Amino acid sequence: MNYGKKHVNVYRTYATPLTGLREIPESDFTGKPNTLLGMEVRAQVEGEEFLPSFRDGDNSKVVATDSMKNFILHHAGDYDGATVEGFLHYVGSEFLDTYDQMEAVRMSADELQFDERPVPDGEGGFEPSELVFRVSDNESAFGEYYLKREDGDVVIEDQRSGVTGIELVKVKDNSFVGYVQDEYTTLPERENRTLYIGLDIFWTYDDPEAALGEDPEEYVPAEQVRDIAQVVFDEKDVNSIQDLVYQIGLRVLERFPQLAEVNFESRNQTWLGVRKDDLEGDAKVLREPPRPTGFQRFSMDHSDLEGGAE
Ligand SMILES: O=c1[nH]c(=O)c2[nH]c(=O)[nH]c2[nH]1
Repeated sequence: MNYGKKHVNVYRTYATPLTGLREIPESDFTGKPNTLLGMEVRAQVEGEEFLPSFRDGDNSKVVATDSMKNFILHHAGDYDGATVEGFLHYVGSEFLDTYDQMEAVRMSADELQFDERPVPDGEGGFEPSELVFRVSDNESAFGEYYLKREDGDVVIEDQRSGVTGIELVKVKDNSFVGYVQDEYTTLPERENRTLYIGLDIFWTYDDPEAALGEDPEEYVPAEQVRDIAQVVFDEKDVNSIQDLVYQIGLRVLERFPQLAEVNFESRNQTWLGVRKDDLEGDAKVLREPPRPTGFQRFSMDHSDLEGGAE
């Protein structure tokens, strides 16, 4: 039994900058000013005291989901941290502290991304505008905290971070060969395909408090995980999306020993070849694939590193 509010879009300007992150070789992301922090938040609350609202039509303990929306918006003004996860933990804890009838809350959010835009710096170069941002529909950070009240204190039951909606195309140096050939097989083996993947990556920490970002050295930013995915895709000549996802997972675990687990959900959006043989070199003409869509899901932890890390 639970209820809540989703699609609570909240925009906070001049939030605390995210700084002090650990640098990794695959990424030039070292922090962000958080001049404009956008989130699409979801709040889900649980508690035995909500049973009468379902069973008897008794709303005396019901916090209206409209009020939850207002609560989330209000607290965005008081949040003094720098991460999506930190905000979720803060608002979730405030819910539990404010409403006794809430026994647990599951707070999650997708970051609404805004890109920096270069403007002339007055010395012949460019610098990021401090005022103007581009609305982005690229990949975005995801965060989730599941919090409970235990003996009057808020405790973390579960935590998850992620980056969702990554879409990458590699024009060549991908194969898909060696799969089962039987009476159902019509797909030709391809030594060199143009591979287009959709990818969501999720991770958990050994210490779920590390996701708050209060110790930036221990925080894993979505931007760095995204960058690892594209670098590994660039570097590796893979034989399938399965192979690619595994290689990305190894690199993520290698770079971030503070993580407990990495999860992948990938989609095959590979275009179909229309012209190739009469074009020069590696040139091709391609088109969108029809439905249905292939997908892969995979979880990894540090025990996977023992076999294969480079
Ligand atoms: O990377 C891939 N993995 C598969 O399992 C698969 N199956 C398929 O038809 N194409 C692909 N590509």
